[in-house]
Amino acid sequence: MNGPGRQGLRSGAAGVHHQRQYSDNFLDGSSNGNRWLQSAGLQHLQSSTNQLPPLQDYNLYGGGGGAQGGRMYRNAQRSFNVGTEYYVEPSTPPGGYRASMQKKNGDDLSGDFSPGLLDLHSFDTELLPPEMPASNAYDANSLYQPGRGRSFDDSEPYMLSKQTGRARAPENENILKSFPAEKEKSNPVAKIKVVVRKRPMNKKELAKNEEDIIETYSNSLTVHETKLKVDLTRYVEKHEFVFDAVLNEEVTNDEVYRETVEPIVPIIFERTKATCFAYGQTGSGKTFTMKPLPLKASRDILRLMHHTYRNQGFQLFVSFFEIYGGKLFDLLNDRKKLCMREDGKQQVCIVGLQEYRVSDVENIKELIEKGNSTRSTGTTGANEESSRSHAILQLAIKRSVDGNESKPPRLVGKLSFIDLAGSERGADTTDNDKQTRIEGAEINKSLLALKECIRALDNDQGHIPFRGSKLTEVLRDSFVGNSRTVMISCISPSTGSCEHTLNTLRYADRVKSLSKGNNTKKDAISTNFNLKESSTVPLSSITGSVYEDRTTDGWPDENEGDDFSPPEEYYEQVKPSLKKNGKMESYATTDDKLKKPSGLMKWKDLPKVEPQTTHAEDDLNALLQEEENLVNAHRTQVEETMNIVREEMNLLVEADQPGNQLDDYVTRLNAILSQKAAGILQLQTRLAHFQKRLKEHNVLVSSTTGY
Ligand SMILES: Nc1ncnc2c1ncn2[C@@H]1O[C@H](COP(=O)(O)OP(=O)(O)OP(=O)(O)O)[C@@H](O)[C@H]1O
Repeated sequence: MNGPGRQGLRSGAAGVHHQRQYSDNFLDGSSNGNRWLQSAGLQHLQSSTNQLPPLQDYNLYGGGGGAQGGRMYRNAQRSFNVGTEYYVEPSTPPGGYRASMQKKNGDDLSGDFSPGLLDLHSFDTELLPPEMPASNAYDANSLYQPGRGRSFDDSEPYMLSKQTGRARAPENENILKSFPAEKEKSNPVAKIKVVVRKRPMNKKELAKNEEDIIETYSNSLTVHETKLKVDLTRYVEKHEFVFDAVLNEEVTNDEVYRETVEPIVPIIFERTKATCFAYGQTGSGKTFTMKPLPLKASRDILRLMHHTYRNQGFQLFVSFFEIYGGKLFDLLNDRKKLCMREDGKQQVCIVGLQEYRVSDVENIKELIEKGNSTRSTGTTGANEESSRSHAILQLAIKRSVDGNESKPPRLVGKLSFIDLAGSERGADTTDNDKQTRIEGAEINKSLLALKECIRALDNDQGHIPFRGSKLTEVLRDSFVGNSRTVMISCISPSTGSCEHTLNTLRYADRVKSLSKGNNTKKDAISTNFNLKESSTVPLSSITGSVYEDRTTDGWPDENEGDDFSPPEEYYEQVKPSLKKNGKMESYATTDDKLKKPSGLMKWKDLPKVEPQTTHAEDDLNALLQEEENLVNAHRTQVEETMNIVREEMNLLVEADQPGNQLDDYVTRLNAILSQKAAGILQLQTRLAHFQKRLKEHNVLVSSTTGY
């Protein structure tokens, strides 16, 4: 792809990239979807799986970004210019609750803030009884006008002040105006919001002449993926996605806050648990994005406490912990190991986690910096600087029962900020030691579990599969009751990150658009379009002004033909294996009506079209259900296989003694793994088949709706 002409046509910052300078070192984000096979000693199967058509985001292979180095808020030093003049609160410690929050001398945080100890017997995980009103009405003017004059300085010297990716809210539009009491009662804030943030190209990418392949619109984006045909001709495949919001590289952190967290701050006072998390590959900007959010939220929470909810006994508490290798560590208490327990009411308690009552933003900033410096770090093959842990910072609003401050306060609402580990952890599986691989597997597991929980939550499913990982277990109380979730998917713009970017977008897409509880027209469009996703154009046409929003909807050659038609090389290699195991399945031929139409798709016209998709939606639901089943089966297979590998590795180590029949173990391991791998390949084949049907389905939708 030849960048200049094309970039010049894009929304966002064409031409701006080259002037931005910020220090950064990214490694190439290439990943190999089959590396786990290598690590399992199944290289012989790799060549065949490599030939599979691309499977959409199961996050089972891709993996890994590393996760070390200063993570959340590692740039905090440069960022915060926080006014504290509004937040000076007299310390009102409840009896028996060490809660003096006034800053004393020195840096000893334990002296500055009094931690509360969360344990099984605490009241903290209980909500206030419903009869206890949190407030009357918001007083918008009294709260915001004095405070708005001073804002955070995000210290983004390389960011433009203008914001083209999103319409900037008028200055006087603020959380209070957005949430008058009446509105708030009807819960105007979406239960789940998925936002994508594209970061600017970095120095290294520019130096390597990499191209910006992400084209952004107001709530949609297109990824231009360069691919090679079998005859080595290059072509560009376009992947289009629609989300709740797409923030381009020029959007500031202030704007990110306004788009994501600001709307949910007021409802935290109304017994809501909200979670905001950043997802994306290493180096995509998760930390950069998450870093300022808790401080900005704290500022707004404290404003509300000191104005709208003045003298109503609300208190703000901060805790900060990390999940590293499936274990919990308190980042505000010298990385003390923590235990998670459930009490009799199935409330999750983190035993020993210290939380600090805070009354001004400076205190919070210090706590965050302390927590950040304590975060675990390590070296990975993907990125030396990336974090290998999930960091969870929680802002809890509590209130004394009956206004009696001698009693421990009870939880009213909570806002959790999660800086997830890099999503592409598969990159670690061949480069590092066993420990690193296990960590990567744990991270992949938790990311999958998180997605499943959010989807279950959005579908109002009775059962939330929070036990899927430590991460979802500790977030359990954020998944029940009145909850809100904001997902910020961070993506890198460059060619080298294309595969990870697509994985991230597909993960985000599944979180949002597979949600049956969200079956609005917009989502129907989003779903159809997201899953349709790809269209191709020959590379030769991507020059200068040819780079427009109009393209043919032809599929790549290898997708032509009846039913599932993987590339010949792949098929030849896989077929014997499947036959050998007697598991080869025959698939029904594609319905005639699902023939792809010829003609042109016009991307820009899409949102205006009223789709008539009654039958198509039924079909789509069935397809989606099928996909969900396949993904679950696929995940189980891979997890089982990985468990077998781990167990067998241990056995091998034990067996490696004089006189033992090591060969027998190896043979047995090979047999088991081959069997498992065959099962996985079979599932992959079915998934590829499913994908094709889904594409055809979407072609049908576009033909019936005329775009
Ligand atoms: N929107 C942005 N504007 C300007 N610079 C950015 C932006 N997003 C990220 N960066 C820069 O890119 C680099 C990597 O970002 P960051 O550390 O946030 O990535 P990450 O996703 O948290 O990575 P990891 O998972 O490895 O910790 C940093 O130097 C950061 O300052």
